[in-house]
Amino acid sequence: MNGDPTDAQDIIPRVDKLARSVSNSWNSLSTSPSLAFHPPQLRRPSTVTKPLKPFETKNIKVLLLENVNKTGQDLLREQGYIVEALKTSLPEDQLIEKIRDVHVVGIRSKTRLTAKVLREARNLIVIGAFCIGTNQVDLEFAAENGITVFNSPFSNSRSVAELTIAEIIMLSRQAGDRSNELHNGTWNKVSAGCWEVRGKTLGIIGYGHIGSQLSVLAETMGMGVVYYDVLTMMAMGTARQLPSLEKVLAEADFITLHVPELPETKNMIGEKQFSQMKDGSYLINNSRGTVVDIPSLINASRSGKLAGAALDVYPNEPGGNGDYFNNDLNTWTTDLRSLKNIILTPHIGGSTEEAQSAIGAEVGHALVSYVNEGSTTGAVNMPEVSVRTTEPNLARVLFIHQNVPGVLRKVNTILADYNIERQKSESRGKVAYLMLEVSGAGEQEIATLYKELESVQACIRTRVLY
Ligand SMILES: NC(=O)C1=CN([C@@H]2O[C@H](COP(=O)(O)OP(=O)(O)OC[C@H]3O[C@@H](n4cnc5c(N)ncnc54)[C@H](O)[C@@H]3O)[C@@H](O)[C@H]2O)C=CC1
Ligand SMILES: O=C(O)C(=O)COP(=O)(O)O
Repeated sequence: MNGDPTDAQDIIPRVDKLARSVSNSWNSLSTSPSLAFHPPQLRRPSTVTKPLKPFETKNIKVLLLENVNKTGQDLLREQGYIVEALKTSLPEDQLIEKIRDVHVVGIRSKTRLTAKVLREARNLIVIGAFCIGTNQVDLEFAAENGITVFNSPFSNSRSVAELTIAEIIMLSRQAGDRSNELHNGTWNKVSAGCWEVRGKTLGIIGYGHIGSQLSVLAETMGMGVVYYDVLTMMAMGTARQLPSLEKVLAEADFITLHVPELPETKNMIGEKQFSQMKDGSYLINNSRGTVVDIPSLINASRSGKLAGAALDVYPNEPGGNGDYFNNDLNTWTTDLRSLKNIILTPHIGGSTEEAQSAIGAEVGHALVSYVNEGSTTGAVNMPEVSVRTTEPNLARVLFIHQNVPGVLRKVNTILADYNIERQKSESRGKVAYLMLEVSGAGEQEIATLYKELESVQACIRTRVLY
């Protein structure tokens, strides 16, 4: 939940209501006249590379926002899905209008899929976050309404680590300012306050995929590395994990942040933390804009406590390229832009050809395999379930339900007369996912089965593929 205290209280009735309407939309999709009956030869082939029925792929509507890479777009188009791809994110009112109609939505870090937006997304079954962070999606609300979310957990980690290395050197040499001056026609050759990075200490906050990769790169340049993480993480090379944020701030010449956006990481670096840093140290934030309190950073820069900073992310970011970065977005923007030795980049940490294409492939494949087969392998908010089919002519039941006692008994009663070939079930928090395959069921039986499963009280969403 995104901090809305009322969400938890009324979730069950709302889930039920939304479940009904969403299931109905799939029901109408799966029983529309042209799709109702498939002659045997058109039934699901023995390999799962082709989509399972009952839907026609050309009925699957996909909305991609924020310039999702072509590799990802092509994968979805190759399936025959109807894909609309926009280069920017959308303001909330326009997003709500668009999202009502689609089964699949693809976003990056900007688009906020809040409970308010998702409540309107009556047909939506899956979200692809074509990035690492998933803080922009209300994951819990999505799961409790049967909407699966996928991301790409490390395809752009190297790109972020490389940008961070570049920034460490650029800041240390004040190279951003020198470049700006020369762009403006001023020659200003200085060595005062410019340093080599060799022998300096890098402090990494959040030693996950990006932090640990960065650790290796920094050591190869002769830097010492200390880090802080809430978990005990294996040290790369000769890096040392320190027991507190404070200890890392006190020891490092450069601090770089690689934590997710969480309530605990909001304003993690503020007035107090700047005062704990060494005089003349540097701060890099390529994680999320909420992690640093910017007014405190502005004070630390003006007082000389900070020798420089690099920021790639901001609490409020423009919706698309060409949009202005000004005080309409964040009240302190003008002050920030006026500071010395502050590198400002427009959230490009993961923006390389390599990363975007790898993300497109990874998330694109995950979306296709969820839509066509129901597989939740790699999902960030759903229990992970997949089954591998070898025989043709099986019906696959996908049943997302509230994780409450007695549901499997009810489902098994409904299935009592079918031959169940395989069955898998997993739960995660309030939601459980059951996937099973039955043999020998004809069209009419499948339609009846679908209706009976849908009428189970705890059903959030069901699909039957055959
Ligand atoms: N600027 C950009 O374009 C990009 C930004 N990012 C951001 O970077 C973040 C980190 O990415 P990864 O390294 O892939 O994530 P990760 O999940 O692999 O690592 C994050 C680490 O932070 C630690 N952590 C969590 N809360 C903490 C706390 N309060 N104090 C200290 N450590 C804490 C976790 O234990 C974990 O080890 C992402 O969540 C995303 O927001 C990611 C990719 C691109
Ligand atoms: O992967 C992430 O979490 C990022 O922040 C990168 O976001 P983007 O895909 O560039 O909007």
